[in-house]
Amino acid sequence: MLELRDIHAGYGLSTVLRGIDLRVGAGERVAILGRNGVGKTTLLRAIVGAIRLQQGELMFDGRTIGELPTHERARLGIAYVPQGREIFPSLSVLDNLKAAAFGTGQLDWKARVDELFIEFPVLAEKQKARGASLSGGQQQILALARALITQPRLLILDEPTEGIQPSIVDQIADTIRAINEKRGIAVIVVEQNLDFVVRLGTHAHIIEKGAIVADMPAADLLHDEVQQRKYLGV
Ligand SMILES: Nc1ncnc2c1ncn2[C@@H]1O[C@H](COP(=O)(O)OP(=O)(O)OP(=O)(O)O)[C@@H](O)[C@H]1O
Repeated sequence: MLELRDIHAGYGLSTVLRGIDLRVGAGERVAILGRNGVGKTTLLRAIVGAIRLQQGELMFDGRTIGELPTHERARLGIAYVPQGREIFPSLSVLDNLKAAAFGTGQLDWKARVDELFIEFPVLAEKQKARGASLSGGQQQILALARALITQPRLLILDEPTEGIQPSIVDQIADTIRAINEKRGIAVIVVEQNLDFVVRLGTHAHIIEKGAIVADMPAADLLHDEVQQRKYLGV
């Protein structure tokens, strides 16, 4: 479904990604791990089109998308929840969902919102509350629902556990896993929290010096302190 071949990207004249190769199949779940500053967020930005590729090929469903603007990639089915979630803090939960639906031209937004309210009852309860008044976990659920309203086929999440109470982290992992399993939406997640990644049940790809240097089931990494020190610096 998604294929990156020899991707180079960065900021201005600096190159952060130096030859990323990655394939994500339809309905697959993958995690991107690595030390701070190795380019995990930069990789997600390159996939969604927030930064330009310097070199390499990006394919989605067999089509080259590396030159397409972000909104066209979204229309093809790529949804992105950035680090910090970026919900609208002063808008209500309902208006946050509406804004996401209008942004991608979803005409049947009301039916979609009703479905999401059934799936995530906390959002129905809090539909009139301002985004800023939600807890970190509730904001993450809202961010997921905003992404789902566009009916994506690939969901890209940057550090979904950031700012979330440890007791809620498992719930967020289970929610993302259910989204993947029930809807068949492929998931790429960048995370620092290894327990979360293991709970999500993903394959882990490790980035170092702008390239993917290893991949393994995340559960294997959990019990391997040598690899954890080597790749994650923990
Ligand atoms: N907007 C930007 N302009 C210039 N350099 C940037 C910008 N954003 C990130 N960088 C640099 O690119 C490199 C990779 O950053 P990136 O945020 O992708 O790393 P990361 O692996 O996601 O790190 P973290 O785990 O800390 O979020 C870093 O050296 C960073 O300083």
